[in-house]
Amino acid sequence: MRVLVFNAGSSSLKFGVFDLPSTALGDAQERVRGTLDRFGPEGCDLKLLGQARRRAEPRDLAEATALVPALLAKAGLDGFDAVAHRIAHGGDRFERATVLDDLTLKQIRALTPLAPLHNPANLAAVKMAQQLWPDLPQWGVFDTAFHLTNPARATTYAVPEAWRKAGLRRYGFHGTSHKYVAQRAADALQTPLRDLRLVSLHLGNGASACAIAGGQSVDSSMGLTPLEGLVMGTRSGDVDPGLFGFLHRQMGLSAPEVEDALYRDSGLLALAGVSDMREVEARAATGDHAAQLAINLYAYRARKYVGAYAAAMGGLDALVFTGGIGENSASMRRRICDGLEFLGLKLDDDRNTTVDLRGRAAPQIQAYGARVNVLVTQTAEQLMIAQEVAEAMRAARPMPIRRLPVAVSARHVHLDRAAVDALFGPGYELTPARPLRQKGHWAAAERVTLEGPKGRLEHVAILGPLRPHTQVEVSRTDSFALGLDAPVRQSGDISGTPRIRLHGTVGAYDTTGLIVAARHIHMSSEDARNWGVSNGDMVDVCLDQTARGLTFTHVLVRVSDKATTEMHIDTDEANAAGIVGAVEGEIMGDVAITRRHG
Ligand SMILES: Nc1ncnc2c1ncn2[C@@H]1O[C@H](COP(=O)(O)OP(=O)(O)O)[C@@H](O)[C@H]1O
Ligand SMILES: CC(=O)OP(=O)(O)O
Ligand SMILES: [Mg+2]
Repeated sequence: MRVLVFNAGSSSLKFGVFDLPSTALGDAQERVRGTLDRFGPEGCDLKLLGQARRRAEPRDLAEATALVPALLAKAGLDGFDAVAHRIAHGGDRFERATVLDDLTLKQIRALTPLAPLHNPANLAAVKMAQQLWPDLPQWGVFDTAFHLTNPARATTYAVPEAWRKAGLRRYGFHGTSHKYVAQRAADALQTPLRDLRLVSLHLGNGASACAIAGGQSVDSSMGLTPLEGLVMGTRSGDVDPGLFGFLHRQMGLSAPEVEDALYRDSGLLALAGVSDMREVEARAATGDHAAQLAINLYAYRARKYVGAYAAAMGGLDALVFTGGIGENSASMRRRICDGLEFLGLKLDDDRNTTVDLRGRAAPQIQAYGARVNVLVTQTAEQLMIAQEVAEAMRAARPMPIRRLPVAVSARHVHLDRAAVDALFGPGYELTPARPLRQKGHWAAAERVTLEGPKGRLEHVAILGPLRPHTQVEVSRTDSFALGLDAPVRQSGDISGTPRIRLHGTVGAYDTTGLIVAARHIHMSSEDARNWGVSNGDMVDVCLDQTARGLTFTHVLVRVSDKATTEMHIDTDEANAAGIVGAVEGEIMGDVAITRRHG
């Protein structure tokens, strides 16, 4: 499934093309990543992944959006299945990826006054895409969706009931980004999200802090609109609402005039004369006091939110930096973290200044032994948007029925050359007696005896062809009979396995390689494709046709072009399930979910 993604921000247009597995969440392949920013009368910067930044003609977001089709054509990218759009404000109506039809677009348009820098740009991209690709579904993914889990105490303003009834409440934005970096941090820390209290700082042109406890957003610094909270490029962030009356009385400004200035003429631009943090930092470095104050204020506000959210969550396990400033400005990260030592948060200067984010890395930059982890990671809004849309498109389709034969592997051995020589005589060739279902595999006419400290098992099958290493596969019950502690392993994983003695017609052979084979599925590439399963997945298989019906979890899938689809279990497992004769099993549920928990 190929998804084209538009992410129109307040100062940039980002776009991406992703190829996603069509039947389950797998690894998305990013075909192109483009950013157009730093718009001005002379054009903008254009950055395509893998290419140097260069100048381009678009002077604003609308012109940038119009240039995207030509950039895609030049990259040879077409054949999209859907176009996905970041929509900043979705109110409380849009909880997940949603098809943008006349009705939903009308609802989004109605929210435009609450995100005047964003929703119009988002909608312009939708309109252009509708004209260019009239037959493709257009999807929206909403910044606000992730924060819909915020509790009432975080979303409610203490204002008259009539206002609240009219829809005045806190929403929060950048949700797609906060959700992504939280997951990314959990992965990097190898800790389940449910066990983490995180603060995510998305510091781009727009900036917000998000408190994430147990994987859910519990508070966000942005409110009814993307004006509240942190200092931003051209937005004020928190102000005293008393300023409306003050400015009206003192300067005769109307509410819309004040609001417009808070969106467009405030923030870094108001304090330092420029809205782009790179330029603010450059000015500050030359001794410009206004720029220095801007940086100080920016860091101070962010630091206060980190402290507030640590208090809101009753503690903090990790702080995550993302967005253009969070990803790139080591000095801003330093300033924000300075003074948070009382929380157990301390940066390592060397780590902080040598952050390398290539390949979607999420380096940790806290000092050794610090209680709070600090991470930096690139946000991946486009990737998240593509994945959410692909998931929604998949959910809209019926799930394929995934039934497969279940074969019971009785105890057997795979021999190497040295074993055959020792057991049956030098140069001896085994006699293929019976073909197995997997192409090229057979059971030999010859048999061996297994001997352990406690007992022997006779007439044990030999499966060909020869292997580079001898491997002896028994059930757990067999291993008790032998008096050996055979570990449960996938075939081929025989390091450190116990020694066992084999007897053949001419001699004995001592070897390591005794295992209880972990249950697994051999799967043809075609079935894997149709079923949305990938090599290495762990799935659940339900055996519902047997008297003792059983669901096996942790079943490893091994995909190969040569494989015939078939699940292999051992005799203990077969007995537990009450298998008599040929049976089938069914791969259960959403493989993607099984995989995440696998
Ligand atoms: N190397 C850098 N040092 C400091 N700030 C940077 C650097 N690179 C980008 N930024 C800042 O990141 C901000 C843009 O962030 P980005 O996330 O791309 O914006 P948007 O909110 O439009 O998505 C700008 O303020 C820019 O100056
Ligand atoms: C909501 C918001 O502020 O978005 P951006 O950072 O893209 O401007
Ligand atoms: Mg952004």
